Amino acid sequence: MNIALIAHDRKKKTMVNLTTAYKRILKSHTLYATGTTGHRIMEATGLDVHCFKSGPLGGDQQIGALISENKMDLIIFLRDPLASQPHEPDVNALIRLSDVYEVPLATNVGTAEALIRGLAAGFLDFREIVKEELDKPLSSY
Ligand SMILES: O=C(CO)COP(=O)(O)O
Repeated sequence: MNIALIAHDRKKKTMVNLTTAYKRILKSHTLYATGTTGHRIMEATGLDVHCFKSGPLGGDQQIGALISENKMDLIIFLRDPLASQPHEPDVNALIRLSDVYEVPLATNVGTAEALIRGLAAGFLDFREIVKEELDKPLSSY
């Protein structure tokens, strides 16, 4: 599965703790992240992470583009609900696209933990069915 990991600045430590705790599960998946988050995770865990640009410089949009191609299976986006972001429209667009493509999305560590455990238990296998549906040509709807 392809997993996107994103954390705003005040949530980066939480992301590092989460990915450290679940390293054993995460290492058998393909990991993507916005720039700073990805580098922090790699540094702390040794996991292999494909890093896009930093969020404010377009990283959220790069991940959004993969969601729109239905190439993301799980998004962990630890947002900071107490700080406004200069790239708020990009943040909202990414979350909206996750709903368009029915991609499980966690915006806090409680949900993130449940989703990662669910992933390990096979609860995200429905993604394969959704992928087949969405790959159908528009004319078949
Ligand atoms: O701003 C972000 C997501 O909106 C995160 O970007 P960084 O991982 O580059 O800090």
